[in-house]
Amino acid sequence: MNKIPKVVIALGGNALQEKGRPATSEEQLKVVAQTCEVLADISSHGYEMAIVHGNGPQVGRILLASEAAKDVTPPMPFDVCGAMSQGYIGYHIQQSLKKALRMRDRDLPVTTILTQVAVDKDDEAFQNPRKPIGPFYTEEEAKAIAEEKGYTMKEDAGRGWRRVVPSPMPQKIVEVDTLGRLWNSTIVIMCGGGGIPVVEDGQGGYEGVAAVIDKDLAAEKLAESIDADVLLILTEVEQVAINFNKPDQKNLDQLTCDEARKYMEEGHFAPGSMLPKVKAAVMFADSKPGRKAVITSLAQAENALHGKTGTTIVAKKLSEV
Ligand SMILES: Nc1ncnc2c1ncn2[C@@H]1O[C@H](COP(=O)(O)OP(=O)(O)O)[C@@H](O)[C@H]1O
Ligand SMILES: NC(=O)OP(=O)(O)O
Repeated sequence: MNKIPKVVIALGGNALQEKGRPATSEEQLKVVAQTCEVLADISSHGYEMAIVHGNGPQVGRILLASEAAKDVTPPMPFDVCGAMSQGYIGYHIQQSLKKALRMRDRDLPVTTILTQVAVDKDDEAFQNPRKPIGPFYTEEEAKAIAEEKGYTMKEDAGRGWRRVVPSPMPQKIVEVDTLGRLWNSTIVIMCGGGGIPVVEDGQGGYEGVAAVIDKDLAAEKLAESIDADVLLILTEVEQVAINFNKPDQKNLDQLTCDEARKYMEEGHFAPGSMLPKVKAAVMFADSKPGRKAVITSLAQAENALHGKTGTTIVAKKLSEV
């Protein structure tokens, strides 16, 4: 009997919200419903899957709301805001995916696992905040916010200014065993927003820290931990490119890990956007023979899984194996 391929899918920002402005809950649900049509198709075509999603705009919004209400109710700590973002995004995906599956006569259970991801408390990221969250601002607005609130604000890949927070590397997914038990029977949404960042408390438990883990790197850690076959990273662009947005832009169909590392060193992938995706793809493709990572757009997800488009990252080209 053929083995059912296991795929971990990382959903980019455009799978949850339309570009440009913070979405209301109703607007997010509409976009998520369209995304879930794609996910249900992938499931119908015989893949077992786990879903990871981002939370940059959502966690930023929860933090802003919590701070704005500080005279009425005490602000929520950062890790709790991350947990809240996992909760409401997971809820939207659960509701929409279940419906999309039923429309295809598939009555699979769909569930969200609130996930803690352990990080190293000495990770250099705590001294060097780099992860953009929340809304976009003009340079002038950003400087005023930095002055008033003491936030670190940075330009985000040519798209505007945003608050940046520490983004440590994911080391261990605390709830991974639960996925191991559910994998064959249930579509699981986990590691949302990269997971709730926690550190060991020295007494056999964990405590939350103020950070946002990159969801593509958390998806990679998850894919390795549960021995997935494919890491599918869905974003806005159909393919990864070198010389991106320049007259000599070249889209890439296939990329070996060595080629990807060379292009990373040459600076082809923007930090905070494409760079973590390519990093995650290389880590996964390099972790065990036969594993591959695919980066493509939501609309082309199925075609890319079948090798018809997207950028596939492999340890070695077929001709070199
Ligand atoms: N070399 C590159 N090739 C393709 N896209 C790139 C490249 N460098 C930067 N990008 C940009 O990165 C974006 C993906 O990052 P981002 O929007 O932050 O991710 P997410 O989909 O996870 O929210 C693409 O839509 C594209 O605009
Ligand atoms: N946590 C995270 O990586 O979120 P975004 O994908 O929204 O940036």
